[in-house]
Amino acid sequence: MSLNPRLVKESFSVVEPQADKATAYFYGRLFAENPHLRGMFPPAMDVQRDRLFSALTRIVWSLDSPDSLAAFLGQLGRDHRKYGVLSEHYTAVGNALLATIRCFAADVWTHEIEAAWVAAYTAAANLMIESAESDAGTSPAWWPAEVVDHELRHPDIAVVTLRPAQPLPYLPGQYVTVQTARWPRVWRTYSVANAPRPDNTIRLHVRSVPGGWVSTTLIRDTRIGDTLMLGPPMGTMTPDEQSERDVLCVAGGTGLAPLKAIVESVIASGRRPNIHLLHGARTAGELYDLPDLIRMESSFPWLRVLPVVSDQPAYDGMRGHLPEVVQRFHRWDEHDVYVCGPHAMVNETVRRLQADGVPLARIHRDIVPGEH
Ligand SMILES: NC(=O)C1=CN([C@@H]2O[C@H](COP(=O)(O)OP(=O)(O)OC[C@H]3O[C@@H](n4cnc5c(N)ncnc54)[C@H](O)[C@@H]3O)[C@@H](O)[C@H]2O)C=CC1
Repeated sequence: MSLNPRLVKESFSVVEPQADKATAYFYGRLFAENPHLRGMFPPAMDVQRDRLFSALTRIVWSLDSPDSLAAFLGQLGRDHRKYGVLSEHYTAVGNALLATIRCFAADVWTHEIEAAWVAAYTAAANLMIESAESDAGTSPAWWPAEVVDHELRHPDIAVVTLRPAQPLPYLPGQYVTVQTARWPRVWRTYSVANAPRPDNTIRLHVRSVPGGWVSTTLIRDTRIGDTLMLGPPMGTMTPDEQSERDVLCVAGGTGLAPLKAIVESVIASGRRPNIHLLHGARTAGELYDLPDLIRMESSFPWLRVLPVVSDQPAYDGMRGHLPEVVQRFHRWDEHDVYVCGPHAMVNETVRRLQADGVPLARIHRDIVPGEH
């Protein structure tokens, strides 16, 4: 069986515009043929559907970049251990996936396309299974973590500090998934907002999202002493330790979390680059971490923190939309850049920086799935 990325991509592009229907069909088929698997998924499947399709999209479009694909599938395989996924489940998922693609790409379907999908899925599943198996020898499938601090910094934003029962090995900029006792099997992603600490505690920045079960629970119904569950660390937006360049961090709202971890780690590395950290919020009250950032700034003279407010005309400081403010403030074509926040803000910031000559290879961003 040989891989044929072109055939997989061409047929997938026929399915992509029908993503909602295709994922609903996929899960319908999976659960009809394997009713015992339903219990492994959360009661409401909306976020799960989006996740499946975004992971599939990422896999299909990276078929030509074996290294980054293998890294992504390795993380995905390790992460699936927390759901109790076993290697035999991959056959059930593969059958339902193939039936789905065949149904939604029926107009272009051929034996060659079928063979290309079978080969691609088999290779991807094998990578995930191997990574899960080798991880099982060294790491837990998930980490129980005690809430050791809970600060409501704004009616909709909390900073939660956790102490995992065992050290959680992560890199600055990575994210973890979180499950609360109140919502079994519902996992949501949050970036770790600090560089690794000697006491192993980690901080999360949580904003309540309308209808967001986990974020609302973490903000309103979580107390010191509660236990949460954490999945393994994931994500590729980590600092480039070899780089000698100055650093620009552009943070929108709680997208500050991973960038604060990155800034802390650059400071801890002993390097002395100039760091600009722009933190954008809609109102001054949502600059929820300003006192901490100002403390960091006063202890590291090479750091400059710039709060920016977009939706409060009376704000007595820098006002405007982050992408425009970033662009007019300075030229950044010699910097390493890290950007995190709402998708539209990130896309627009990256677009403007590129237009100003910052090479894409120096702009670091991550696609963090789910609500916050
Ligand atoms: N909590 C966490 O650990 C993490 C959160 N994120 C993401 O960060 C985002 C944070 O959202 P909020 O705090 O609600 O941010 P928000 O909606 O309050 O906006 C924050 C800033 O982004 C700007 N902005 C928003 N939409 C924009 C657009 N379309 N064009 C230009 N600028 C725009 C605003 O003007 C403001 O300066 C979420 O999308 C979340 O998924 C990402 C990684 C980690």
